[in-house]
Amino acid sequence: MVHTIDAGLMVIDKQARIQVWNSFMENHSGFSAQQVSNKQLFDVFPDLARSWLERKIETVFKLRTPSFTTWEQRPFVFEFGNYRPLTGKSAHMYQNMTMIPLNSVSGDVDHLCIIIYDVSDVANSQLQLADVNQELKVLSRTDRLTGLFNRGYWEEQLSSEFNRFKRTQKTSTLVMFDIDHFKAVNDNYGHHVGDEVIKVCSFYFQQCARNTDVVGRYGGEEFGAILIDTDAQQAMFFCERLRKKIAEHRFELQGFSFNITISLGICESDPGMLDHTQWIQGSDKALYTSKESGRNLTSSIRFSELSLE
Ligand SMILES: Nc1nc2c(ncn2[C@@H]2O[C@H](COP(=O)(O)OP(=O)(O)OP(=O)(O)O)[C@@H](O)[C@H]2O)c(=O)[nH]1
Repeated sequence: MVHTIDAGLMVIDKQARIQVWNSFMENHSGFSAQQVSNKQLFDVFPDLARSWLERKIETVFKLRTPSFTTWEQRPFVFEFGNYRPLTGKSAHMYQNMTMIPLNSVSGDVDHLCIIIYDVSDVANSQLQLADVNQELKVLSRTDRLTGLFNRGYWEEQLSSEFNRFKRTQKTSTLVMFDIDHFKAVNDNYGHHVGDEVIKVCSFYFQQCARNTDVVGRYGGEEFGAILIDTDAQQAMFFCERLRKKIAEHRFELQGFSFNITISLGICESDPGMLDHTQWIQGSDKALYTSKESGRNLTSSIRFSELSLE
């Protein structure tokens, strides 16, 4: 039975010398039972995680209780190849391991049995599932046209940043921006060109922002950037750099050649704000001022000015 079970089975003594070595172990290690008999496990397999495994073995001998290790804790104990090409993209066999103390007739524990289970099928499907879940998570946060965060996720981030500000009082700034006369772009050049314009602008938004900033698509042609640990004055540099870059970009799309501009509104986080929606109101109001004042502009507003109105 020891030889026919579909698992690796070996018995070692207190010096980790191999006493039993079944067919599974022979097949996957390439060493016959005769070759390894009475040899020290770590001499036969110099690549084993020695200190980890020695600690485990010692504990089982000492406590006289079984121990179990899963592939999630350590993908494998023995570096065997994966012979299940249908389910596995990994080169090695994932393994669970059980160690069982063996009582001798005198009641002493002088040997232990190590069982290695090939769990590559389960591990690979769980890993694939985790990959798919991760992809879904990214997709659920991402705006399909631009690759920026979508409104739902972006607003969650804004809410978190607002709560962080309430705790730490470290100023961040919210910038809302909008493409000027975008309806005319669609009307004059078509929706496809409009989409391309949004994509190019989004590229610049992301390029001008820092890694820590959070840029999202708030609506059709309206965007938001949460500039972390940044005050309104510093945000003005970001906005003006972005505004100029876009104004200078010559769009050459589907035989049309044209320029576009954006308008921007800045509002710093403020202790008087009750929630993140008031922060959006502040930046939106500043954006409206830019539109009213002729577009292709950045305006900044303090929340205290807004609430006085
Ligand atoms: N091509 C394209 N157009 C969009 C998308 N989302 C929104 N729009 C269009 O964007 C236009 C927005 O128009 P308005 O809100 O009137 O604003 P505007 O023309 O940019 O004018 P101002 O903002 O006042 O400068 C509408 O025509 C929408 O159909 C999109 O994903 N792709």
